[in-house]
Amino acid sequence: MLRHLGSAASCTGALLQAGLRSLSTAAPELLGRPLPASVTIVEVGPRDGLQNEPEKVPTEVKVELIERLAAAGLPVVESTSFVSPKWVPQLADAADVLARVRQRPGVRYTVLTPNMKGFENALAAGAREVAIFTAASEAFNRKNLNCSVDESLRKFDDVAAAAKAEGVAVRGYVSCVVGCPIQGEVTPQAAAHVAVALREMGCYEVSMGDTIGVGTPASVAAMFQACMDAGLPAERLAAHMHDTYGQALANILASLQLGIRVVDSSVAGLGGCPYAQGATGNVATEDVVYMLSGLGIQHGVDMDCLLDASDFICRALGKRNGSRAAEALLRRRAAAAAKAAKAAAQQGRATAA
Ligand SMILES: CC(C)(COP(=O)([O-])OP(=O)([O-])OC[C@H]1O[C@@H](n2cnc3c(N)ncnc32)[C@H](O)[C@@H]1OP(=O)([O-])[O-])[C@@H](O)C(=O)NCCC(=O)NCCSC(=O)C[C@@](C)(O)CC(=O)[O-]
Repeated sequence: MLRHLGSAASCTGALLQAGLRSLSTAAPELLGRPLPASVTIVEVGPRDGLQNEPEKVPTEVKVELIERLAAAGLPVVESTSFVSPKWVPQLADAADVLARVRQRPGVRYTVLTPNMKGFENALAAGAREVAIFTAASEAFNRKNLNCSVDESLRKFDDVAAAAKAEGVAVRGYVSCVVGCPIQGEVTPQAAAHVAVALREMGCYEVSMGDTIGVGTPASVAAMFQACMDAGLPAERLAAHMHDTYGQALANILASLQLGIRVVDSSVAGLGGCPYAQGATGNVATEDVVYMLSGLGIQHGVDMDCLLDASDFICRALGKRNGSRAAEALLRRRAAAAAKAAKAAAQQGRATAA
């Protein structure tokens, strides 16, 4: 049962940085190996997360979630998809969502567009950045986009050209970069081939998706290495890891060690893929923020505000938080609040006596 919590986005104050090392000014490294000084987190929860919810989430909940995530300092919030409502009914309110979000300066509100119809609808709704998506697996692409990988690339060529003419930025996604729910293993070269095609058609960045979360640091590193060997520099790549087998943070760490500086994640670990049965959500944004902070990598996200957003959406959906870091920090927050309330009550009694 969905419950809409109508309160306005607000952050509760002091950062809950328990257990976190403060960000140092020294260049981040791990055991002598350099890590990026800063990482951009692309928040995909409102799209990748909510597209997979069994119940339709009210538009006002989506809008509030997006606003809370932007308020937490996330620089990119993938907000919705202009896909066919027959295929993904959960995001049929895409235009409404985009129209109602109060956009913050400096935040990019991206949307998915599967074809020209989606692009035109997104443009009419005011989108300034779109994402196109295909796969390293033929079988998956047919399920997801109802066409072959080559056909999808041809369709996206038109979208990329139209976006360029309109001055709209285009991000690319490759799904199933290390494994496919239908055809099994995917070679690093197959993933790299599609990534290069997306880059060549004008995507400023290509996000490599382990859609079903089967990757390990070894297979994910091999896949990114193949992309770089094929001529795609680390600055043009992003890691999009699902956590089905609990490998997502390890896979992200391996990606960072290869120089990847953009990480996709989903608040509270929401999500999955409607065309990949059994796949769990993306790595949780809170878990990524916790890890980056501990590594001394700048990310610009206020954990306390992020926890507010995380708690908000879990309560609204009536579901358990999928982030281990959020669960731990929210427990600490509740314990601190209870302690403060007890102390205030004791003081009140002492004053009255
Ligand atoms: C691409 C299609 C449309 C082909 O689907 P199709 O059935 O082949 O399309 P069609 O062109 O034959 O059109 C069928 C109907 O849909 C309409 N239609 C057609 N396009 C649109 C549109 N853009 N917006 C609104 N309506 C649209 C079209 O007008 C028509 O309506 P009708 O005449 O029957 O009334 C369909 O397969 C589709 O929408 N797929 C989207 C699937 C999807 O969203 N998957 C999840 C996102 S990908 C993902 O999650 C992975 C990622 C990115 O996160 C990375 C990772 O983890 O791997």
